[in-house]
Amino acid sequence: MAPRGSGLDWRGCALATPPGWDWPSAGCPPARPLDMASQLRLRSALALVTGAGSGIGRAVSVRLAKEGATVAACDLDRAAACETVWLLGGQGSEKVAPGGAHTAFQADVSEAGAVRRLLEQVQACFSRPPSVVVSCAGLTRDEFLLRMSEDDWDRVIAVNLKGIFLVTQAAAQALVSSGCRGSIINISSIVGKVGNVGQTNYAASKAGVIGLTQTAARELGRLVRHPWGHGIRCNSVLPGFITTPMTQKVPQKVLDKVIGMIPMGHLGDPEDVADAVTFLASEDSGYITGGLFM
Ligand SMILES: CCCCCCCCCCCCCC(=O)CC(=O)SCCNC(=O)CCNC(=O)[C@H](O)C(C)(C)COP(=O)(O)OP(=O)(O)OC[C@H]1O[C@@H](n2cnc3c(N)ncnc32)[C@H](O)[C@@H]1OP(=O)(O)O
Ligand SMILES: NC(=O)C1=CN([C@@H]2O[C@H](COP(=O)(O)OP(=O)(O)OC[C@H]3O[C@@H](n4cnc5c(N)ncnc54)[C@H](O)[C@@H]3O)[C@@H](O)[C@H]2O)C=CC1
Repeated sequence: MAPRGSGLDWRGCALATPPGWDWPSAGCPPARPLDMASQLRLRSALALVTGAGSGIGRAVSVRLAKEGATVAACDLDRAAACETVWLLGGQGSEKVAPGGAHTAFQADVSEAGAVRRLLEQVQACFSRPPSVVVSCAGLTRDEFLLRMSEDDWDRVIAVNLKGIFLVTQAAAQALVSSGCRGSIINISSIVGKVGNVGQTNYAASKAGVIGLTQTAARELGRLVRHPWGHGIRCNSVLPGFITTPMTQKVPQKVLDKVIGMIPMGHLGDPEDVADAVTFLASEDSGYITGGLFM
C-alpha cells in the first residue's frame, strides 16, 4: 500500500487529489500543483538517491521521477528500496522514465567497498554515471553528551558524515572520468548550524556535511577548462523537523517545545524537502553551488 500522503494509489499511480488534501476554501490553487511534473526538468537525468527507502529519500525519489529522471534508489534496507521503486512504477517504467527503468540497489554507505560497488553497479545497469546524486541516508543515536557512548558517536559519524564523503567522492570520480557535469545534493540539517539537545554526534555529523559540501563545491564547480574544475555543482540542504520515521522517535514533549519556534508553526513534510532538492538537481539552479538553507 502506498504510504499515506504519498499522492500515489496502491499501484504507485498519482492520485487526482492526494489523500487528505484540503483544497483552500478561497479556491486558490494548491500550494504544490501536481502539474509541476509536466515540466519534466530532469528528463534525461539518472538520479542516485541514497536513503531512498524511507522519508525524505523516498519523497525525493518520487519527485525526481515525476520530473522525468530515472531513479537508482539505494538503501541499507533492500526491501524498502524495492518498495520505493515499486511506487515509481518499477520495472517497465521506461515509458515514464526515458532514461530506463527505475532500479533498487542495496548498500551501506558507511562502507567504502559497498559504495564503490554501488557506483559500479549503477553504471553497469545504466551505462552512464548518475548526473544527479542525493545523499539522504542517515540515522540518529540521540543521547546527552554526558551519557553518549563511543559507539553511538562512531556510528552516527560513520553513516551521516563518512557515508556522504564516500558517496560524494565516488560519484564525482565517476562523473569526472566520464567528462560529465552533475549536481550533488547532500542532506544536512539545521542542527548542523545551531546544535540540538541530545545530539552532539548528529550535530557534528551534519555540520561536517556542510563543510564537506562547500569544499567539494569549490573543487568541482568550475567547468572542465580548469585543472580542478568539472562542472559539478554541490549543495547541502538543511531541513528543520520533517515528519518521517526519524522524528517519530522524538519525545512528544520535545516536539511540543520546538514547534513553537517553527516560523510556519508545524513540522514540514518530506515533499517540502523534495521540492528544494529537485530545484537543486535541475538547471533552474545552474548557478547555485555551495549550499542552500531552508
Ligand atoms: C534558532 C532556532 C533554534 C532551534 C533549536 C533547535 C531546534 C532543533 C530542530 C531540529 C530539527 C532537525 C532534526 C533533524 O535533523 C532530524 C532529527 O535529528 S530528529 C531527532 C531530534 N532529536 C532530538 O531533538 C533529541 C530529543 N531528545 C531525546 O531523544 C531524549 O530527550 C534524549 C534521548 C536526549 C534523553 O532522553 P531522557 O534521558 O529520557 O530525557 P528526557 O527525554 O526526559 O529529556 C530530559 C529533559 O531534556 C529535555 N530535552 C531533551 N531533548 C531536548 C531537545 N532536543 N530540545 C529541548 N529540550 C530537550 C526534555 O524536554 C526534558 O525536559 P524536562 O523539562 O525535564 O521534561
Ligand atoms: N526528518 C527530519 O526531521 C530531518 C532529517 N534530516 C536528514 O534527512 C535524511 C533522511 O532522513 P529521514 O528521511 O527523516 O529518515 P528516515 O529514517 O525516514 O530514512 C533514512 C533512510 O536511510 C537509510 N539508511 C540508514 N543508514 C544507512 C546506511 N548506512 N546506508 C544506506 N542507507 C541507510 C534507512 O534505511 C532509511 O531508509 C537524513 O540524513 C536525516 O539526517 C535532516 C533534517 C531533518
